[in-house]
Amino acid sequence: MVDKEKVKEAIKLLLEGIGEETTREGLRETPERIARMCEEIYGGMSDDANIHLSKTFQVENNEMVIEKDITFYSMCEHHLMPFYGKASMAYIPDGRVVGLSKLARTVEVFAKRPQIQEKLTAQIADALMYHLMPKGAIVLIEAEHLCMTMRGIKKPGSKTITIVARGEFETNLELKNEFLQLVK
Ligand SMILES: Nc1nc2c(ncn2[C@@H]2O[C@H](COP(=O)(O)OP(=O)(O)OP(=O)(O)O)[C@@H](O)[C@H]2O)c(=O)[nH]1
Ligand SMILES: [Zn+2]
Repeated sequence: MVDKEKVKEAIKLLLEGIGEETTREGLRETPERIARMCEEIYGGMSDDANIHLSKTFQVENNEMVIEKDITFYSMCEHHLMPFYGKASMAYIPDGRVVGLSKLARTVEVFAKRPQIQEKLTAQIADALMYHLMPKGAIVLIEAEHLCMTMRGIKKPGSKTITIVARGEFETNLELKNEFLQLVK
């Protein structure tokens, strides 16, 4: 749960720190607004992949399931600036599958926290492995980091791609390539 009072205090200090007049009309409600916004953009902190991935259904065939281009927004833990893009994932069931929406919900659980892209990618893959116990899982994320584009090195349009493969996707290169081909 977000401690809204603490966030409000911090935002007020931040505004003072940059030399703003916190009592002016446009800023008066900003600490409260940002505290409310934090409940949304850091909502993953009080969510749990277990809630979404524990309801599984039995299946006859164990063909690869791919969910691609799941849009997400996250916050870079180094600068607290957004990074955002698309996550694609696949798993090879071992007798059980999960509702498709739950894959996107799992992305939200881990994206809505202070993050780095590598960890986000691995946490999703590991959650699939842990809860679905599939033969393999793979996650690919392509994202733009505002800390790379609007500040610092300032390289607009640059993209970061991270891939985490587990189980059969790690050992079977053909399978990994099939996934990469299908989500490209
Ligand atoms: N590996 C990784 N690095 C990230 C991610 N998001 C931001 N970073 C990097 O984190 C690094 C932090 O570097 P520092 O030198 O501590 O901070 P900085 O002086 O603000 O760095 P610059 O961005 O180079 O100006 C930067 O290189 C960022 O590009 C991420 O998701 N993964
Ligand atoms: Zn950053």
